[in-house]
Amino acid sequence: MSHNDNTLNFEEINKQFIHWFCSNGGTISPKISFKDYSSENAGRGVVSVDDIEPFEVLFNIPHSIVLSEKTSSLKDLISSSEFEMLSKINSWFPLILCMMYESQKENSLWKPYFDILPREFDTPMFWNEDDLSELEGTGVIDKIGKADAEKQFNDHFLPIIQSNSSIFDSNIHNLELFHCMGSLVMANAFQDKIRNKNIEENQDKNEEDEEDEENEDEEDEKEEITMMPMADMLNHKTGFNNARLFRDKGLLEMAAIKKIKKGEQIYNTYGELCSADLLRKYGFVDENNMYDIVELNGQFVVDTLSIDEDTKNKKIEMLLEEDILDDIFVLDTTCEIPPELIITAKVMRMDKAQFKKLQKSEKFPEPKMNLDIKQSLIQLFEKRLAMYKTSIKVKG
Ligand SMILES: C[S@@+](CC[C@H](N)C(=O)[O-])C[C@H]1O[C@@H](n2cnc3c(N)ncnc32)[C@H](O)[C@@H]1O
Repeated sequence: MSHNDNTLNFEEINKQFIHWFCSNGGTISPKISFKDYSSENAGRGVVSVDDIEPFEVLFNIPHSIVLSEKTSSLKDLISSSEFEMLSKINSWFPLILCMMYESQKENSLWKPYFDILPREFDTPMFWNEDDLSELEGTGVIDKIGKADAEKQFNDHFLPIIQSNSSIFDSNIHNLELFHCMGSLVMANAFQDKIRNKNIEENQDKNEEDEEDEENEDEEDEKEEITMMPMADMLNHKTGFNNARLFRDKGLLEMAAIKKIKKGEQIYNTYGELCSADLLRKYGFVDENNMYDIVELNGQFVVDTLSIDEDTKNKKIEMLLEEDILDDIFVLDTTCEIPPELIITAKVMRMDKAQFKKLQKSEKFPEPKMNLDIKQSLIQLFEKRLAMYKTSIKVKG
């Protein structure tokens, strides 16, 4: 990613941003600082300049500088029906329109914030055909949605831009700016990720409790999509999350969730994301990602495993009815074969007589491996592997 720093250098942009942040009521711990991680292709990040204890506050964000459709001055300039229409199509669209407006407004409250945000991105949305072909087999290409984004801009944003010519200029508020602000929202926006720090601090809980509390918090919070200056300066590294955004007595605060030694990078978490989602939304992948997955298309699975054309469709019908066969089977890093995949393999590899028996009894086979299923699944995985254009070995 590259930043909008043709006139100002890294340090100067940081200084102006911090000045803006603090003069608007934000506070920043003297134990943290910005650091240029561009040599690691990670842009700007936050580093500890002193040892930090768990739950120490790293910074507070005043609500007044959180950018959303509620705080942007655009809400007073265009009709609420235009916002509502955008919101119905996609809940992220009103914020994207606000950002298109605020980023180009001469005296916007958020000017120093936009100055520190990147303007170029490494996400596949901006890759050329040659580079995209490297993603063959990953399933990412189908999810980029560049053509769809362009259609959404032309169908829904352009009419608002053109009918509000005193606010927007279609030469400036154009498709390129839409892609840029859309990418920023995708990579930087916060969506209902805030939790109550007191709950976390006061108990020694197991994973199950944690999930329950998350659900309770989600019920309390109204889902809102916002840009949080400073909170989005933190990078992510799967398995290394050491800070988190909390709402504490009405304050938004980023706090350490474990001990952070001087010199360590401070990481927020963007979620438990597989490589495909990290790449699509953020433009990077982590080498060791415990949340990585491989998707096996359901149609590909049944086509590969089927041994009898006459009964194939009936088998598929039965498997779908029982929710055993799905659009996608997911293999994760536990390396456990999903039971549904084993049952699907067993059914697809039944001969006519065996399938007749199944139809009569309606009793599906147990998801237990046998030699035949093992061999056919190995063949299936080899075929799936062959769909990738490159391998880790080839790339060295
Ligand atoms: C919320 S922003 C974090 C701040 C960002 N580094 C910056 O310079 O503004 C998210 C973006 O940071 C970059 N990023 C975050 N973690 C990264 C990592 N581990 N490796 C490479 N890039 C990373 C990606 O470009 C991602 O889209």
